[in-house]
Amino acid sequence: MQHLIRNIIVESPSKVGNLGLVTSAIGAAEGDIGDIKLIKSGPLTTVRDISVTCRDEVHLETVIANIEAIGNGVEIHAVTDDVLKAHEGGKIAMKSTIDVRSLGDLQRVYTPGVASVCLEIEKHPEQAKYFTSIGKSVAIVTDGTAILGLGNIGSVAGMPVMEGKSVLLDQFVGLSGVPILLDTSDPDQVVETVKHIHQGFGAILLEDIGSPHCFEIEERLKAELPIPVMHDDQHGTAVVTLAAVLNACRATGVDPTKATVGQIGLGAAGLAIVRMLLAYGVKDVYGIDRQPAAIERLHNYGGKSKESLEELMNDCDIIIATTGVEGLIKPEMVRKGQIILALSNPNPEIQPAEAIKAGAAFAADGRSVNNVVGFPGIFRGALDAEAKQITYPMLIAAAEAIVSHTRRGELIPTPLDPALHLVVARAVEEAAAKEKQSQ
Ligand SMILES: NC(=O)C1=CN([C@@H]2O[C@H](COP(=O)(O)OP(=O)(O)OC[C@H]3O[C@@H](n4cnc5c(N)ncnc54)[C@H](O)[C@@H]3O)[C@@H](O)[C@H]2O)C=CC1
Ligand SMILES: CC(=O)C(=O)O
Ligand SMILES: [Mg+2]
Repeated sequence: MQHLIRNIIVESPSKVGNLGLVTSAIGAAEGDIGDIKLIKSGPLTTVRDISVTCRDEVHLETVIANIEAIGNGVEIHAVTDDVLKAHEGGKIAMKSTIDVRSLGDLQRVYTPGVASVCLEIEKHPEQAKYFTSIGKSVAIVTDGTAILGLGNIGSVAGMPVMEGKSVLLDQFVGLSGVPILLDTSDPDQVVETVKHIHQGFGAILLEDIGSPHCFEIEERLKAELPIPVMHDDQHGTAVVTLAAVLNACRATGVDPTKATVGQIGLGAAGLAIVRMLLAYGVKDVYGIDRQPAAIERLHNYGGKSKESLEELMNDCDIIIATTGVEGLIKPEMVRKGQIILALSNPNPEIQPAEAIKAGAAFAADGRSVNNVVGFPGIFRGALDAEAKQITYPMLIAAAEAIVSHTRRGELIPTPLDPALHLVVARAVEEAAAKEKQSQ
């Protein structure tokens, strides 16, 4: 049964007969050729995208080896799949919102007309929010040190994640997310850089910045900038996790404030989840981490520690894991009736189906309990409220809005429901307005 479809991007000298050599090489290896698309036809070389169906990865390797064996300038540029194909050319672009079709348009949009708008903003800086896109733009800042659970792979390798966040901000709440790829992780340099560029943005979303330096960076930026700053891996994740915990407790008839929660991994996501649960009123929050400094931070925030993973798994009703370590939780560690949220991406600490089979009452992974359920609405609400900061009351309002929008039987709503982000945004805006009034 043939089922692995790949697109092989082949460059060959622009000479009649070369395509025949390539297709013969694929055919000789029993690859099944589908579409052939001409990508570039130059005087020297020609590039084609050839869709080939293979039996499996080993068969694909044979097809590739046969093409490579042709030599004479025939080269494979890339072998892509659906996911890679969706990323060709990137996922975002800066586009204009206004058409330029006449000289009048040109003079309004650009010079000389634009000068009067510049002078208006110079005289009244607050007008920038009406006459520019600044108030709808969010800088998505990463240093590439904790890209998903892939580790320190660098900012450029993390760009597809940042572009992904930008797509979600645009499509879910109409904000423009602009990736900013830093080549430093030094807190002084990160803070300095973000401070120098912040004027062009309404808010700053810190993404996939590893711990512990993420804590200092976020705290300093929050204190020093007049616009909302939020590290999504910390607080976006904590909001959505709190919502999932509240929903699971509601479904199982457990009082969340009386439940015993165990957090595995106390990095950016884990420590923020602990802080959020404590702020909500959960009394017994335990944690473990392989780094003593992370345990110390847990204690400083009022969390308690356990000696081992086994002890934590044995003693807690609700387990949350954000370690980035696939398969860390073994089925034999799962206690009957437990709620298990194994949130690491791209692969969880235990697959939900495996946890349920081992006796868990509820189980989910980072695909469903994901900060995408929260961050678009949180940023939209904060910007709509013209809030200077994203505070705990705003975050808890976001979590409660997610809970209110969850249908019976769901652990967390789907992020594909546009009404969800609207509900979160309104709750955050209202919480921000209440805070302003009480100041
Ligand atoms: N579902 C979601 O929305 C989100 C999921 N995540 C996932 O959580 C994971 C961690 O992300 P961050 O917190 O940003 O990274 P991080 O690097 O800040 O934290 C990871 C923590 O786990 C600890 N750890 C690693 N292996 C461990 C082990 N065997 N036992 C105990 N502790 C261990 C590390 O010492 C570190 O403190 C990633 O896989 C990421 O994809 C992060 C943010 C959002
Ligand atoms: C979802 C996300 O932000 C992460 O896994 O890092
Ligand atoms: Mg992240």
